[in-house]
Amino acid sequence: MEVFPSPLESAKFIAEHSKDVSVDEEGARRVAESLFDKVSAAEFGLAGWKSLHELNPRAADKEAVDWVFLVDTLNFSFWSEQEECKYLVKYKDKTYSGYWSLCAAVNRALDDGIPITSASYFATMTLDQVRHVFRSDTEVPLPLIEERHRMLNESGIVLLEKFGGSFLTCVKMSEKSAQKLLHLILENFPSYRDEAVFEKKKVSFYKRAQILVADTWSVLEGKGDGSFDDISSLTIFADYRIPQVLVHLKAMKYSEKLMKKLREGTLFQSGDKEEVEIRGCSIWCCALICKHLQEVYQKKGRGMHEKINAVLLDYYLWDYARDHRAEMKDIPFHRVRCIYY
Ligand SMILES: Nc1nc2c(c(CN[C@H]3C=C[C@H](O)[C@@H]3O)cn2[C@@H]2O[C@H](COP(=O)(O)O)[C@@H](O)[C@H]2O)c(=O)[nH]1
Repeated sequence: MEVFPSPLESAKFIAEHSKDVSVDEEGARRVAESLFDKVSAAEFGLAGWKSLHELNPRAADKEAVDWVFLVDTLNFSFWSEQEECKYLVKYKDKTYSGYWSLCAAVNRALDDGIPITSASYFATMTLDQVRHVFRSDTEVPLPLIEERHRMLNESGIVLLEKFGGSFLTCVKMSEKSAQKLLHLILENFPSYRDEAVFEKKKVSFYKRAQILVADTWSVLEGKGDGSFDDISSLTIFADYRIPQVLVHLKAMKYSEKLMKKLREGTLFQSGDKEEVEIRGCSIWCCALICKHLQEVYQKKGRGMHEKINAVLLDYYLWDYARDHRAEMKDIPFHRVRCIYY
């Protein structure tokens, strides 16, 4: 059986050896204290996944779980070289960018009668069909469309051969354990193995695998097959937005050398030392914010264990980054063109 390193242990190791990225413990504590009043609000809770986001499924059934699987299989690399010309999708009179443009294209296909979330369909999709489903409403196409085609065919075949054609079968096999589901995903779907080597040690982030578990928990509303009792064991999802917001909130810092490279729009490769430090320190920084939040609630005598975990913190910070684009414009995000985030 293959050994999958723990993203949290990887993050601790990376943060301890990082040269160009540092976690500011005091800054993390300040962020936790600033979130204290928000934790009990709707946008911090599990219900926010549906109530705040009109493109997410309303249902909690097999089709909704298969929607999550398809979207998270393609949930990567939406950034464009020039901010002003990027992939956009118009859906129901609204124009969506970034991650939401992917969701809009999926919902547009479903409305057009294309069974895009069915494994029997995407297992044998042609490249032209993928290009059609994910067509852009600008001149800029969805990045990495060939990789997306390959991954759709590959994961569709696995779902058909091993899980009766639905990711819900995989969820049921996890017996309400987030960690078991995470490992089933890593064992069966190679494109989710988001790993690197850092200081000669194999480290992991598993961004899409962990967000797939989290979004499954969310779409099933934490009930039934989705009532994972160990959901708090997940880390945040190391994408290219969370680091940006952590630096903006002064919980994490970049060296002058790295900041200069980021400002110049340097294209990093997946696994580069700076990229691994940015992602690992982001995970470790959020683990500290979670810890501090728990402590603040303990002190106030209010047990909020079920309300505070890395998943809900991540969703909140990611939505915050989306809603505060203007204030964050001076903090560059790191550019990597890859299938992992
Ligand atoms: N850490 C983290 N990364 C996330 C998400 C999501 C979508 N989840 C939402 C859906 C329902 C929930 O309520 C969440 O709000 C996408 N991404 C990543 O962001 C990047 C795209 O950014 P932009 O170009 O600005 O759209 C890209 O790497 C993508 O993989 C998240 O939640 N956490």
